[in-house]
Amino acid sequence: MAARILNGNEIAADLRAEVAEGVTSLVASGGPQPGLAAVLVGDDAASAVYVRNKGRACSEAGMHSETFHLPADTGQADLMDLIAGLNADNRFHGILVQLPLPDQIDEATIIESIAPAKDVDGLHPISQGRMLQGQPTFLPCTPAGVQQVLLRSGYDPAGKHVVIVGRSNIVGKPLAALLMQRNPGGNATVTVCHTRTRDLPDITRQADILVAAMGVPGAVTADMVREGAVVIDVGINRVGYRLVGDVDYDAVAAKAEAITPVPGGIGPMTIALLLSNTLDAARRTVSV
Ligand SMILES: Nc1nc2c(c(=O)[nH]1)N[C@@H](CN(C=O)c1ccc(C(=O)N[C@@H](CCC(=O)O)C(=O)O)cc1)CN2
Repeated sequence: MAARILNGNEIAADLRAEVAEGVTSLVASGGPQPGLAAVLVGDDAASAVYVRNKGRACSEAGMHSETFHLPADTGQADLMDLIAGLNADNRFHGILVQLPLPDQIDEATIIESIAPAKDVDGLHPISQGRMLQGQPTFLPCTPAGVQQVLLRSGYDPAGKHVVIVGRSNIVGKPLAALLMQRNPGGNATVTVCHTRTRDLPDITRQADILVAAMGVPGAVTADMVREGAVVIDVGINRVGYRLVGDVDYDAVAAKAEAITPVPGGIGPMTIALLLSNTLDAARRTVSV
């Protein structure tokens, strides 16, 4: 039977509509208009598209946003000065620094320089530590997007074996923490695999929910997937003019119960969750 396609564009549109309603009621009750500062360093074409899409999504949700575009040879100190200014600027409830950054800049130091109260990307060590402990915080956008696609499609991870292939700081590691939490949307049994994992197909075939997040086009092949598994493809790879995921889509879709496509799967969720976090950041400035 053909797999059910989990349409990230539709789910993200629902979530963005909910965020827009939240913005309207926050402003109607005398709260601030949520504001997002997006920082883009350099001329990476894909990053420029993502930042532009984030700005557009903000204005569609009734939020204020500004993009701060710095040249590719910007030094670490100048970027940190900009972030210090944004940390202190009340118009912005959220700050995101688009990744990857040019080589001369240390990403970890930059992420740590963002005020945790404005860390709407959920990448600051304080946000990630709080998430690890199951405390309320900003959840990282792509992992939270994966969780929302599962929950909103009727696939509660509780009690399921989730196998994540990939251990990046932005997806694999935080997703594992999120799905194993003793919280609604968590309670999964999680296995994280990576390049040093032996007998990878033996492990991925044990997955009820298989998440591909290694950044290698078509790396998850049909022999790695159990009949009836739910397959989430986080990969976004450009191959020539095409955008492909980490999953060999057609062959895997023939075995899976459900699958996310690329494009139109997890990518749009990342932006929707960023808006949701920015709304939460603005709400927090009035509710404490
Ligand atoms: N600071 C951050 N940097 C990066 C993040 C992040 O969450 N925070 N994630 C990725 C890039 N990213 C958001 O920034 C992102 C990637 C892809 C999409 C998306 O909607 N993709 C579409 C296809 C778009 C296209 O045609 O290129 C899809 O999959 O359907 C949104 C956001 C790395 N950097």
